[in-house]
Amino acid sequence: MGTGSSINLDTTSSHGVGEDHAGGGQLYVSLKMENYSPKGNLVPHVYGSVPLVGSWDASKALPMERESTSMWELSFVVPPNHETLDFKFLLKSKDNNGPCIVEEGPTRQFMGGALQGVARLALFRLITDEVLEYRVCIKADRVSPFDLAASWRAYQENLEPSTVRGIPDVSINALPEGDENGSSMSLDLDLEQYVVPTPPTSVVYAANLTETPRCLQHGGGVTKGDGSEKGVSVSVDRPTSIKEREVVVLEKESDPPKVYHASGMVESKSVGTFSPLQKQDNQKGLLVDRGVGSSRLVKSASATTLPDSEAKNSMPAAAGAVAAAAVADQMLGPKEDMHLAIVLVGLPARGKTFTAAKLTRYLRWLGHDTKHFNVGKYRRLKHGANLCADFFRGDNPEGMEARNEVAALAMDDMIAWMQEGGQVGIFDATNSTSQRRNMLMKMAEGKCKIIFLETICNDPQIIERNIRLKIQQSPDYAEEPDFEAGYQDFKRRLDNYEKMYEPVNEGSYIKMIDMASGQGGQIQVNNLGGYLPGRIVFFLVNTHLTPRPILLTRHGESRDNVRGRIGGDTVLSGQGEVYAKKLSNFVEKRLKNERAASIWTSTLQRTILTANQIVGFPKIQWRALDEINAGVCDGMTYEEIKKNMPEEYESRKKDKLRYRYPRGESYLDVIQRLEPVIIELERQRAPVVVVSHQAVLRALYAYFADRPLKEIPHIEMPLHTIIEIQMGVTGVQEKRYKLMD
Ligand SMILES: Nc1ncnc2c1ncn2[C@@H]1O[C@H](COP(=O)(O)OP(=O)(O)O)[C@@H](O)[C@H]1O
Ligand SMILES: O=P(O)(O)OC[C@H]1O[C@@](CO)(OP(=O)(O)O)[C@@H](O)[C@@H]1O
Repeated sequence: MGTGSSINLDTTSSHGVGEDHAGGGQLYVSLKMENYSPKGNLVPHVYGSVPLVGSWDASKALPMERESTSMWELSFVVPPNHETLDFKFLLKSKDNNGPCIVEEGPTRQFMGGALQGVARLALFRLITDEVLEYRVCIKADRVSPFDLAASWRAYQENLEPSTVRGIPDVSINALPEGDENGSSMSLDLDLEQYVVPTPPTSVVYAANLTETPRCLQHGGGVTKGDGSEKGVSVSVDRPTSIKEREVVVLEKESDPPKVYHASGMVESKSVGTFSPLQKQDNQKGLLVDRGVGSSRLVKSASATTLPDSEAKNSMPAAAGAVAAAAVADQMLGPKEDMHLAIVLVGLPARGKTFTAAKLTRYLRWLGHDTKHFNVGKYRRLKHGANLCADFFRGDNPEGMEARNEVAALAMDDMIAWMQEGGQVGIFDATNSTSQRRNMLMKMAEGKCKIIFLETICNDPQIIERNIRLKIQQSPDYAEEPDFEAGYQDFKRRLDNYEKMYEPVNEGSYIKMIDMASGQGGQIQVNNLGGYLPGRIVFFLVNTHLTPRPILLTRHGESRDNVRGRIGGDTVLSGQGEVYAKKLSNFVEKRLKNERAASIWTSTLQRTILTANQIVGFPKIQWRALDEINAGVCDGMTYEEIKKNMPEEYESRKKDKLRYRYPRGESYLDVIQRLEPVIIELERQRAPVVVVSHQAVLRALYAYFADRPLKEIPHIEMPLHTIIEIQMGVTGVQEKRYKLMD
């Protein structure tokens, strides 16, 4: 990856207006209206010829939602049995009170997925004869779930077509005949009655979860403790649609960046571009992945250098790609590249701590020993949390010295931790001048490889929102009762930083530009190589802040669950079938306002049958979501394994994370194959319901809940319960619903 290569990410499945979309499957329609500011309670709506958009009944028209201040949006899926879709825009109140103004001109029409005609303006004639005119943008996207599936196949063989029962990989249940409006009308489910407490988790400002400064722990000038938290309340926007993104690759350090545009989403295919296997001439070296929590590769059982006892019970320390990269890199890479420092750069309130925390969570989950060092935490410990904006002035020599000092202390700690075996250190501070970055590079010389990760945001609205979040969340303002005073102080601090700011132009770097805008964004990559930087770039390209829920549930109880047999591919028990019905009602109610959600199952019957009754959303089968493969133990009870294979039973009990069933999988293997699922869950902007299995859901849940690897095999994952993960601008929150005992 990186040097010398160019990327064109124009792999989107989106098609512009007027293209031919003939060819089966459902149609994703995205409609936008620009510059509409509400007139009284009139909101733009869409109605048309299919039941989904009201069957020409204006009272059942679908309301458009405000996507940004001036843009209104509506997207929905037209089932495959509707070859023609006629529709119009109209203005009316959501509760059908008052006037209903249908747009002028002929009916708009999609035929076989292609838009007929090119009317880009919607004209509304008011009773007063005044004409309102708005630009509209209409896009249709044929069968994006197939593209989704195909893109994953391209780089990971986990998603294979299910040949077993003749069920296609992607399917959608139409609404039942004679019930074209869906049954939600008659559904009087109160979802709140099913809510059960979540395991103790709370929203904690990410910086508080970072490493506790070692060098300041024992009386090193500490003036004040850290860890204060404030409640967070934010408004949750509607998911926005996917916009433009660019990826830029610099050929040589001195070259100007090349920008490659991608209309629509950045597809997963882009991972191929960042091939970890290419070693370019001017690449500075490879990074070492030593696998899970181990300071070296654990040798195989046959290795003679291991003591007998160790050899006998040795289990792989890492699995799949992580292990392969570890071996290759350890043999090829220079010593200092065995440790990687990701050094954040950016003005305050640009998402540095947020990004650092998210990256830490991802890398740890993948099995890389990773720590997040937050210089702000060091500053607060050494100088207290109540420093005013003047402390951050560029012409305040004491302030400058104090800030450099705490940065150096944090860097010292990070390097010391790496020398004890730590692999990836994430160094979180503004690091906004080249002088500061030079200091860090000098300290890192011969000890670790530095990659700068700069977050740039040019959207004043996002900056404003971030500043407000900062005042609510940051321990710096925990003792400031007056929000306005805190706000003004933070703005002055920001001004001080802006005067001194020098964008990164040196060394290896990744620049994230406007990635939080919802309008796509740009990632620039310079002088980067190796397995881990490749993974990091790919992860960052796919993450975003669009709020949406992810619902995780095990399948309904299976016949094998009743018999206590593991694995297998049996159908549901009676109780399991009841759950399938309840789940479908739940999803119908919970996602009734969502038009682009999707349902993911494994390729095993028990999950497919559990999702079977959910109507109106595309269903995607992932082999990666299949249950842990119990190999020779598949179909046995735990008692039978204990009796007939006591050594296997004991080995698993000793180290359930690393234990691999003979001819089957370990939890580590499961985590490796789930990586594309995690990336896809990060990339999706619409809600997703994942119906899967105990071991797989433990691994997925651990990622979102930031649970350590060693706990994964022991996480409680009850049947007949839905875990709702809410992704949003403040991170991840959780809610649980227990539909039955
Ligand atoms: N790439 C990004 N650009 C802009 N804002 C972001 C980005 N990533 C996250 N955010 C938002 O920025 C808010 C403040 O982020 P924070 O990490 O505390 O800022 P910083 O560490 O830069 O001062 C987060 O709550 C999040 O909503
Ligand atoms: O790792 P442990 O705790 O054995 O849990 C995984 C097991 O859970 C089971 C049920 O016992 O999963 P599921 O029924 O959810 O598909 C087994 O099939 C699977 O082997």
